[in-house]
Amino acid sequence: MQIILENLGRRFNRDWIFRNINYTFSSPHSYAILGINGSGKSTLLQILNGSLSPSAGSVCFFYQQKKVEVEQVYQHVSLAAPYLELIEEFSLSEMIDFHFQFKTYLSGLDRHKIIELLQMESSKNKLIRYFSSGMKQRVKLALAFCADTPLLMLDEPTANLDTQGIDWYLQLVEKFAASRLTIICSNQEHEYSFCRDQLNILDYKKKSDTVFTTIKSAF
Ligand SMILES: Nc1ncnc2c1ncn2[C@@H]1O[C@H](COP(=O)(O)OP(=O)(O)OP(=O)(O)O)[C@@H](O)[C@H]1O
Repeated sequence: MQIILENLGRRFNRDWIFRNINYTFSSPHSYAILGINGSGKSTLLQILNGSLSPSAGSVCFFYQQKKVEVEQVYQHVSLAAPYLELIEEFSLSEMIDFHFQFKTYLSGLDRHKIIELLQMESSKNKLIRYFSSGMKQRVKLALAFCADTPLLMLDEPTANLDTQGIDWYLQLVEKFAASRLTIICSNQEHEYSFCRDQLNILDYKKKSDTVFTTIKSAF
C-alpha cells in the first residue's frame, strides 16, 4: 500500500490546519503523525483513510501497484480511534462477529482466538456497555490489528490503557503490524517509538504565510 500526498492542505472555514504536505507513506513501514493537541493529527488521518477530502493538493492511493479510488479506500483500512464507537448493545462475542462480517480475519485468527488474545474469556457474553474504558480500548485495538487489511491506522492507541495494557499494545504491534502500512497519531512516545518515520504537523503550518512574509519583506 502506498499513499502519496502532493501539496496537501486542509482548512476549516478560513483556518488552515496544515498545508503544503508532500509526503509518501509506503508498506510495510510504520509512521507516526505527531503534534500537540488540536494541531491536526486526526484531520490528516481522516484524509489518509479517505473519509475527509483535502482543501488543497492531492492524495493518491495505490495497492498492489494499482490506483485505488478514494471511495474504495475504506475496504483496505483498519482503524482504531477514540471517535470510533463500539456498539454498546452487543456482547463482546457479538461485537467481534459483527465486525468480521465486514472484514476478514488475519490468517489463523477467529473469534475464539481474539477473545483469548484479549484475555476476556469471562467477559465474552457481557455487553460492551458494561466494559471499562480500558477494556473498550483493548477491544478496539484487537479488532483493528486482527483484520486482514494492508493499512492499519491508530489514533491515540494507548488512551485509557494502564502500564500492562501498553505492554499488551506493543505486543500487538510486534505480532500484527510488521507486514503492513501502519500510521499512528500520537503525542506519547511509548506509542510510536518503533516507527520508522515521523511527520510533525507543526512543520506544515502557515508555510505559505512564511513564504508570503519573506516575499513581502524582500520588497
Ligand atoms: N469539522 C470541523 N470543523 C471545524 N474545525 C474542525 C473540525 N474538525 C477539526 N477541527 C479543528 O481542526 C483542528 C485540528 O483538530 P484535530 O482533531 O485534527 O487535532 P488533533 O491533533 O488530532 O488533536 P488531539 O491531539 O487533541 O486529538 C482543531 O482546531 C479542531 O478544532
